[in-house]
Amino acid sequence: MKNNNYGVLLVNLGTPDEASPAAIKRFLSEFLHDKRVVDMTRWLWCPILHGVILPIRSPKVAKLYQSVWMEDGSPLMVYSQRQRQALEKQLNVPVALGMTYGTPSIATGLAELKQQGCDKVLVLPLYPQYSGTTTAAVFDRVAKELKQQPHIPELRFINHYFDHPDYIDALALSATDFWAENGKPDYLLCSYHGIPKRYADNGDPYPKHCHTTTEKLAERLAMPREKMSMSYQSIFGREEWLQPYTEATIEALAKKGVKRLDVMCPAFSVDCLETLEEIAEQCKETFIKAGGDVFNLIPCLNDNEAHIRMMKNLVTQHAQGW
Ligand SMILES: C=CC1=C(C)c2cc3[nH]c(cc4nc(cc5[nH]c(cc1n2)c(C)c5CCC(=O)O)C(CCC(=O)O)=C4C)c(C)c3C=C
Ligand SMILES: [Fe+2]
Ligand SMILES: [Fe+2]
Repeated sequence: MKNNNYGVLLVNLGTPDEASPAAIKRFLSEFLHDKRVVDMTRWLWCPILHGVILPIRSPKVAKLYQSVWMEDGSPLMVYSQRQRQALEKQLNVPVALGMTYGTPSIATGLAELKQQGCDKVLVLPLYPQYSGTTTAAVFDRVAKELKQQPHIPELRFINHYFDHPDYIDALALSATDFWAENGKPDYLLCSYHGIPKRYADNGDPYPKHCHTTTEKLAERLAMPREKMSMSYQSIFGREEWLQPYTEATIEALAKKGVKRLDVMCPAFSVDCLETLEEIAEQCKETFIKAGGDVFNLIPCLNDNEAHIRMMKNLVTQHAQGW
């Protein structure tokens, strides 16, 4: 490996260690205690979280995780580990994995890089579109860990890559590769993870980033705009989230006569519960029930070649001068 003393910390959201209600409760408790994710005052939120959400949601969500669990663990973890390995091979510098919630933590990832002699760290949150709920939460955890260290590494932090040409190319290639094998759909829907509308109203640029990704992808695919649109999935709680909602959009498309629908999820760097279960299982059922015939989830970029090449280029550009 090259010895220019920099290392890469790849960060994603995290996932439970097991598909059991207890492991899911531990994971959700850490995740849903983060004020970046749920900003409600603690005296109001903690009773709802401990009294209702954790006891009711954990066993329910455990069944969903069980339906997508892979031989080597949670899909999010399996694909993230493959990304780490492939990027390290391509870059020839140390690459560590850290999850904002659960294991391996950001602290563990930073410690691994330190142990490998890296005195410069480039943090790459695997969220193409910036959101305070995800990207800023990564920054908080990195800062919290480094606050405790007398000698901190030189740091660089990638805020977003929603419009990076190599990211758009990787998305376009994943769609065209999929269509080369499976034929083209009547309609392509880009489904992004949602956030509360209030967060966007207060300045979170996430929806603007999602719009730009969709526009650039449509252009790159030369897709007629009446055959492609975007929506937001994974709504949580009672307040309004970004609209249009994915499930309602899918139902409306089927009712309008779309027979074959392909969905891709550009905000997810790897396949996970929200793509493999919510989209590929629940949304498929909604589409078929509403009159659709064929429904496909185009896999996330995961560890595919174009994605790793994009990550390598992104890192190399941000590490210039190191
Ligand atoms: C409570 C509010 C939530 C916000 C805000 C939120 C934003 C957000 N999340 C992702 C990416 C992922 N989320 C995943 C799971 C997940 N998300 C929430 C809630 C919020 N997300 C919950 C409660 C869960 C757990 C599952 C459930 O109980 O429904 C995942 C998948 C994790 C896995 O183990 O597979 C990802 C990835 C983004 C990108 C985002 C904002 C842009
Ligand atoms: Fe609490
Ligand atoms: Fe989420």
